[in-house]
Amino acid sequence: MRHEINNNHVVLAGIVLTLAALVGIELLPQRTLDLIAPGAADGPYLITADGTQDGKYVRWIDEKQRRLQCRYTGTHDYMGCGLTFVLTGEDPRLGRDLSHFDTMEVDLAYTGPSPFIRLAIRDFDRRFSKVEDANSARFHSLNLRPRDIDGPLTVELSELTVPEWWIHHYDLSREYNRPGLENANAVSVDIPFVKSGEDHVLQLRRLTLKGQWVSRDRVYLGILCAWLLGATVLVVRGWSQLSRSHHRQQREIDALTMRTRQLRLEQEKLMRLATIDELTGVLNRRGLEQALDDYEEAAQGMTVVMLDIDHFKRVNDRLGHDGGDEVLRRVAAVVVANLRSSDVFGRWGGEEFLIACQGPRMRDAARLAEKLRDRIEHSETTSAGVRVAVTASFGVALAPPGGSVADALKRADAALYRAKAAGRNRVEVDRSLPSDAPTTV
Ligand SMILES: Nc1nc2c(ncn2[C@@H]2O[C@H](COP(=O)(O)OP(=O)(O)OP(=O)(O)O)[C@@H](O)[C@H]2O)c(=O)[nH]1
Repeated sequence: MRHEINNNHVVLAGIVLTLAALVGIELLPQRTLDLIAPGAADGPYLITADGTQDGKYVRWIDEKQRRLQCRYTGTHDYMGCGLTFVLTGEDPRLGRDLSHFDTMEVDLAYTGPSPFIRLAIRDFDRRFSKVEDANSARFHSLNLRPRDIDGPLTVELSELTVPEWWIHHYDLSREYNRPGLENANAVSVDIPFVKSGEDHVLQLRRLTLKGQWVSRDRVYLGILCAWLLGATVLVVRGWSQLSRSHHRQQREIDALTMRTRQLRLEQEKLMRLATIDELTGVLNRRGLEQALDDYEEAAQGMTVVMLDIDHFKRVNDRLGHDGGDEVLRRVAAVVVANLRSSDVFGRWGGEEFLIACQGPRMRDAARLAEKLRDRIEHSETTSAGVRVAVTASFGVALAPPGGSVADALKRADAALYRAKAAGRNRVEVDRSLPSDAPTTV
């Protein structure tokens, strides 16, 4: 069984995948970088101020617990003291990309007179940082007050800013002063100002960076792109299906149109055949009757001329049936050649023909009959090389406007009978109705 993939399936699959992606980014474990796991000294790290020279006194109270004591008895105003986690190996230029991290979890303990503890990240920027000057790596810092750190806290990395003193000190162009953690080489926690005679104790319990493996923005952008792509595919697919079905329908319509045309032609041919006399090619009796009906309906009046070949039996006897047929064709051709286009002409039956002329003009009809009689008599009719003398008799009658055609035919037939009786090869006109012309020719 063949399964069609329709648009509903695609949309449903898209919704399921979107939900899976949205749930997935929530369930995906976070990317973490533990600078020190609790209870472990995972360094490398260094104590910012070292030794006891010049009145500086910095020592581990408990190195394993990263508990540090700072005291200053020197002659300067102050000293800095703290812990720096080095993120590079030997080469300070090769830092670590922290731009994928969003937050830093910090767990600190501090006792002493400092109003704040400083959290900082240095980023080695090859455009201006120098190996010989550790401070030239871009400095980002955040000051935490002692009351902020009385428990574990989470710091957004975006809270760390490039301080004014660093910007002034290096006096770089503006774009270099923007925060950037693509190549961080050190993270530090320190007390920047340890004044003479003061005693500070700092313990760092936890320092962990956290971030998403894939940022939410990227996932949303990916989902949006996937939907746009899917929508484009569906539109293109729909368009091509529509176009295919349009072409198929067009072909079917063309085929139907062609078939209809053929059928119409065949129908016309059949209609023609049904009303045409096969032998002579003129209307047959059925065709004549239809034409007479039309004339009668128009109610404009008409004249009918009955034509019968004289002694046709003898023609048949002399020339044979085929010869007789030839004579019938010849007589029909002579009549056709002498009619107007508005006249109706056909074979009424056997050797008898009928002409119907529009309008109630008996004189014209009688003249026409006379002309035809003359033409038939003088026509060159040959059959198998033998010249045949052919004549015909005519009966003419009027069907007045609104009058009965059947009645006119009867009267024309009677006139024809009279023409036969009077010796044939002549025209007889029906005189029973008043007419516009003399009733004899
Ligand atoms: N060859 C041929 N003969 C036909 C056809 N239809 C009728 N006929 C013949 O036409 C002849 C008509 O003969 P009749 O009705 O006696 O009339 P006629 O011999 O023409 O004599 P009149 O009409 O009185 O002048 C018959 O012999 C029919 O067989 C046809 O289609 N072809």
